[in-house]
Amino acid sequence: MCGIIGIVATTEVAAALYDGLTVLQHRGQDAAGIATANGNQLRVHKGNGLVRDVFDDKAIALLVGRVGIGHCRYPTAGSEGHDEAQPFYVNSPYGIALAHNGNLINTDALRQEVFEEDRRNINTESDSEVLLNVFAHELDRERALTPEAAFKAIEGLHRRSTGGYAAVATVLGLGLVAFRDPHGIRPLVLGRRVTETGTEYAVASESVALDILGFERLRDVAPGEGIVVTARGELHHRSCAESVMRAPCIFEYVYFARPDSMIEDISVHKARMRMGVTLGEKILRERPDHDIDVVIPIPDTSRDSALEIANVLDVKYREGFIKNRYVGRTFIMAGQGERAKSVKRKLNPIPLEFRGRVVLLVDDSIVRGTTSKQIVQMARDAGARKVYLASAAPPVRYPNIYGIDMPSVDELVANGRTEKEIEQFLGCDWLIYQDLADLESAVAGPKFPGRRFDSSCFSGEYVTGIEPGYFERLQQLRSDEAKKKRRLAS
Ligand SMILES: O=P(O)(O)OC[C@H]1O[C@H](OP(=O)(O)OP(=O)(O)O)[C@H](O)[C@@H]1O
Ligand SMILES: NC(=O)CC[C@H](N)C(=O)O
Ligand SMILES: [Mg+2]
Repeated sequence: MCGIIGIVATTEVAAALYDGLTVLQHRGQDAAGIATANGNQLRVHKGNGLVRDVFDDKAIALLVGRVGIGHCRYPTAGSEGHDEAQPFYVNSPYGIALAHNGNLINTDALRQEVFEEDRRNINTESDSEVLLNVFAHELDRERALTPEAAFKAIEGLHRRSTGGYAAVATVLGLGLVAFRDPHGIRPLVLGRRVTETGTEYAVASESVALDILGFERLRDVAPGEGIVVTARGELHHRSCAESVMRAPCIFEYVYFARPDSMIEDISVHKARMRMGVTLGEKILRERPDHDIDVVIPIPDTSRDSALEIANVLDVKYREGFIKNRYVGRTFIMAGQGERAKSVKRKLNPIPLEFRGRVVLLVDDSIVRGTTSKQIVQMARDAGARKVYLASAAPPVRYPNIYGIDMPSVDELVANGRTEKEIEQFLGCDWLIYQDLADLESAVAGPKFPGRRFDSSCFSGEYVTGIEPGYFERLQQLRSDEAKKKRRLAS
């Protein structure tokens, strides 16, 4: 997953983009970048690392302009290298920089089409560079540089692109452009700030970025919608897709997003609390006479659900693991070796919360099993009498192809295993998963009963459809093994 942000302000935007990226950091830790537009000049600064490592005061001072975009990256295509950090830039037409969250699934065909028919060069393996060139080509077909021309270009882009994509772009001479795929798989929210010098607009992956910058959250960008904010601060928007079918990614609510964000008018925090309630009720149904002494979350993301499970079970909730706040999220690290090493560096038990007790550990999800296998052992070493494990999401059995880097079924701990076999593999005394129907209704909540989500990594049903052979190609390109080989070769 990546974080994106775009702002049109009445004063310089670089510092605000930087601040916005720091609260989107949990969406991507590999690279960061900002592009600003100043008259007929685009300035771009990007590189590998965390937002705070990529920029210093001098870099921010050089990013002149009142229109700009920012990105923090968690790669799902190409390499982790500097060349594929975003925003990407093309000088024609006009000069465009673009930042993308998501993953295209027709990248190979599009890449060929862009080269052979649009006669444009793609210099990297990134799907986002392809997306930018499709947009640029479509914009080039229009006669004038107007908001309507940008909407027509987005229409053309939607016709040609398949997958998950939310994107922000600066177009020199026009302003800020933003759009979201026709299924609304990846999130994007629109905000407004009224200042003494005029009205300003921002779009961002998560509303938390708007909050900290003092923008009021107006609404989500609709699936298939295009947004243009001109450099003078006029907002234009219209639907740019022939047909739309709202199916936001459920994994945003499970793991990715910050709990203090609102996505599609649903509070992530509340969704996670409701996940805890439904899972707690399932535990009670399956073991009405359970012997659980204490519920312990595996920090950070599972905390909201774990607290509600404890409430439903009417047992104590304890913070039994202390998290090293200087270690990032392990799931979005690039290689399995690094992920596995980081769990121990990241989480350390407080033995007195475990000694002699039957503990229920709670995680938001179990994907590769990297975290839970080690944590179960840590709980035992800390003296737990029995270790149970509950997952607020169902077993992840299928690849995610819309912007979360879990492309290879072989790496998923639930692949080819029954729940009993997973329990044995993780070494716990009891393993319990949320049911998918419960997860979906917990996220939809009372406001949107029956809402549809992209739950493909749990169900194997992909809202965009899949070309034959796609998964095999993906596995070859993006398995941990393939990535390791690429890193060694570069
Ligand atoms: O089964 P796995 O492959 O280990 O993946 C799942 C784990 O990874 C994530 O934690 P992460 O450390 O990334 O972030 P968090 O601090 O937000 O929980 C997630 O919250 C689970 O704990
Ligand atoms: N996680 C994402 O949103 C990734 C964006 C894009 N596919 C990349 O790899 O850079
Ligand atoms: Mg976690």
